[in-house]
Amino acid sequence: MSTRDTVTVRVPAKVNVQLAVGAARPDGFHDLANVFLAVSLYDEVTVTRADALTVTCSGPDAAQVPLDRTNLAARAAELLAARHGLSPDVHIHIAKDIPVAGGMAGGSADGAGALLACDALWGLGSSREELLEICAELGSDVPFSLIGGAALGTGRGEVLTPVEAGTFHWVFAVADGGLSTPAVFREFDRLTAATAVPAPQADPALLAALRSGDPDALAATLANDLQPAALSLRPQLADTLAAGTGAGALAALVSGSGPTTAFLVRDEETAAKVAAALTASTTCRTTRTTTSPAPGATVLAR
Ligand SMILES: C[C@](O)(CO)[C@H](O)COP(=O)(O)OP(=O)(O)OC[C@H]1O[C@@H](n2ccc(N)nc2=O)[C@H](O)[C@@H]1O
Ligand SMILES: Nc1ncnc2c1ncn2[C@@H]1O[C@H](COP(=O)(O)OP(=O)(O)OP(=O)(O)O)[C@@H](O)[C@H]1O
Repeated sequence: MSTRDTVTVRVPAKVNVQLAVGAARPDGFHDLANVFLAVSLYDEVTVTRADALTVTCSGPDAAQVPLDRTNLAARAAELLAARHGLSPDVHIHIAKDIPVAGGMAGGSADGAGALLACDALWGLGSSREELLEICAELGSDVPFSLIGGAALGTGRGEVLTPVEAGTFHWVFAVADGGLSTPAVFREFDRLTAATAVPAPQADPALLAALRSGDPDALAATLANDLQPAALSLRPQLADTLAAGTGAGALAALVSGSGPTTAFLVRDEETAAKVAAALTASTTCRTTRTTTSPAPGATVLAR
C-alpha cells in the first residue's frame, strides 16, 4: 500500500473539433464520431485519507457542483473501491476551473481525476485498461479525460483511438448558466426527426488538418452536429459566435453540447484580441484563452 496521505491530480477540459452524431440507439445513446482535443484549462482533484467519503469544491462555479454521491468524483472513488473490496473513505476536494455544465467535460474530468488519484493513494497500480473500463462506466466523456491529448471517440464516445495533433490556440466564451447534455441530444432528435441521420464518420480532412497544425485547414473542417440543437435551445449563442468571428477568429463553434463557445485563432496575440472583443460584446460571462493539445489526467508531485 502507498504511504501517501494525499494525492492531487490535474485534469484538462476538452473541445470537440468534430462531433458527428448518428441516430438515437435503442439504449438512448447516440453513436458518435467524436474528435476530442484536450485544452489547457484544468480542474485539480485532491484525495486525502478520511473517515468517510466527502466532497468539497472551490472556484467561481463551486455552488453549482453537487457534493453528494452523485458527484462523478465520488462515484469514481466508490467504483474503484468496490472493485478492490476497499472502503471508499476519502475526502475529495475539487479545485474547479472548468465551467460547470458548459460542454467542456468538467464533471468527467473530475471523475477521471478522482479515479487516478484514488488509485495512487491506495497504491493499487491499476493498468490503463482497467482505469479506462471504470471511466466508461462513469460516462461517455470520462475515458478521454483520462488520456487527454487528441483522440477519435467512437461508440458513444468511449472507444478511443489517439490521433496526432499539432499546437492550436483557442478562446472560449463561457455563457451564463449551463445546458443539460441529455436535453441537447433530445433537441437533436427532435430537429432530425424527419430526416435519415447518416452513420457518423470521422472526416479525413479534419484529421489531416489536426496533424498538420495548420489552423486555416482546421478552421475549414470544424463541425459539431449538436450545434443546431444548442442554438435552438439558446438562440443568443449566435451573437457570441458572431462577436468572436467578427473580431478575427478563424472559426467558431459550440463546444460539445454547449453553451460554451470555442474560437480557433491563429496565435496568442489574436487570442487576446478576440477575448477582449468577446468581453466587450457582453454576449458571454467570461472568456478563457488556451492551447491544445493538453496532457490527460496527471498526478502532481507535491
Ligand atoms: C456531448 C459530449 O460531451 C461530446 O463529447 C458527450 O457526448 C456527452 O458525454 P457525457 O456528458 O459523458 O454523457 P453521458 O454521461 O455518458 O450521458 C449523458 C446523456 O447524454 C446523452 N448521450 C450521451 C452520449 C452519447 N453518445 N449519446 C447520448 O445520447 C444521453 O441522453 C445520456 O443519458
Ligand atoms: N464533479 C462535477 N463537476 C461538475 N458537475 C458535476 C460533477 N459531478 C456531477 N456533476 C453534475 O453533472 C452536470 C453536468 O456538469 P458538467 O460540468 O460535467 O457538464 P458538461 O461539461 O456539459 O459535460 P459534457 O461536456 O461531458 O457533456 C452538472 O450540472 C452536475 O449536476
